[in-house]
Amino acid sequence: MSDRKVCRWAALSLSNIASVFFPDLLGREQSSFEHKLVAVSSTKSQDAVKPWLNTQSVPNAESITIFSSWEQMLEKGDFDIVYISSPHSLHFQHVMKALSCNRSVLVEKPATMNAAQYEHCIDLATEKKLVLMEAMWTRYLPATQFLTNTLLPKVGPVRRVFADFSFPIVSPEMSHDSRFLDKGAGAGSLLDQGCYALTWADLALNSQAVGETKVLHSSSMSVPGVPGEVDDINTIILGQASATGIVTTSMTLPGSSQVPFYKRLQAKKQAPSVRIETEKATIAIPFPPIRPEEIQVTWYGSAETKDGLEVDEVFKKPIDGWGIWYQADVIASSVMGGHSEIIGADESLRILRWMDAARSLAGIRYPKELDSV
Ligand SMILES: NC(=O)C1=CN([C@@H]2O[C@H](COP(=O)(O)OP(=O)(O)OC[C@H]3O[C@@H](n4cnc5c(N)ncnc54)[C@H](OP(=O)(O)O)[C@@H]3O)[C@@H](O)[C@H]2O)C=CC1
Ligand SMILES: O=C1OC[C@@H](O)[C@H](O)[C@H]1O
Repeated sequence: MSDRKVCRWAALSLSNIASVFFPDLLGREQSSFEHKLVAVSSTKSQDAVKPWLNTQSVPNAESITIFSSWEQMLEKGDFDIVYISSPHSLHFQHVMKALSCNRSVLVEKPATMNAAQYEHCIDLATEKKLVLMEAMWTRYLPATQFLTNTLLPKVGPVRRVFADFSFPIVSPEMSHDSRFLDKGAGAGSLLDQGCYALTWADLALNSQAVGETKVLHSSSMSVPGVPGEVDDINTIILGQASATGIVTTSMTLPGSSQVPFYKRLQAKKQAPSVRIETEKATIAIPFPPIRPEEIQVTWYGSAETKDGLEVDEVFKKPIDGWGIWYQADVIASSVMGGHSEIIGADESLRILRWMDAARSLAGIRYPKELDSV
């Protein structure tokens, strides 16, 4: 019997990612907590929710409280943290309601549609002494922690970073009602994939306190043949005093869109998704940049090399499970420890502000109500 503290979760929407998150989290032996799913809210019918719980092989599914209204679950449910994985066009509304019901929140990425909305969420969470965290889960993986804590302090100033997150999500058969193509659901490669590529650029460019990093350029090409100018191939140039970042995304390139969606994340790609070039080394992060399990380093001009020639090194950082659970331990530790904090606030706001600037320069627009605060 585990003597770990129990952390009770509520799921606001039984989304695709919730069907990844909870099986990855529940019953995780390596976790510092015993995570339990105790409440769910869904627009699905009650008859559809129970099979969902069973297919996710959720333990004690019969004891889970099923709410047909997310508002009621937030008002009446008995849980420690709510995981919000509705379409990102609804995150602001759902997070603000959760906070006003004194709930601590893990909200899927991107936290909101723009920085102003998240600033409102942060203000309310702070006022109510709650815990709020954006589920940018990649930051909490072993490889990312190794990069941040061990590698970057050793490699000298970062001079240039290339960060890409592209893979063919959109196929000719995809319905235009899909959240990937429906502007009313916040569709677009920048908000969906760009937050990951920009996170890697942030990890590299802001690992050393060198002043503000600005968006200097942003251009975008839309998904062909889809109404509403859904952004697809995006190119963003970031600049700071002595370093630059080139960030790219696409949800149609490269590769075949024939295989099922999530299988494409397992595709082997020659080129790394991220390349960080510093004065002493080049660090490469392989595809998919959402969950790398190794970091490749080419050392040059430092103690690690023999007579100055480049020397390659690979650091294996295996992930236990899919890996989306690591962040859950971070927020659980804060909530169950009785703290109140906005975990990763600075980083989340930096990325959201970059995406705001990139949208403005590239002319990526959404229906007004999605951006309202
Ligand atoms: N961290 C990661 O690796 C990933 C994160 N994501 C993020 O998670 C979020 C969801 O993505 P994904 O799982 O693909 O989305 P899905 O389209 O699979 O699920 C979205 C869910 O939101 C709920 N929903 C839709 N409309 C409403 C509404 N009007 N009111 C209340 N609930 C609603 C529905 O849940 P129900 O049917 O139960 O009502 C729906 O299933 C996005 O923000 C995305 O960026 C997505 C994929 C991976
Ligand atoms: O967050 C994500 O991770 C990868 C894909 O599942 C999806 O495009 C994106 O939402």
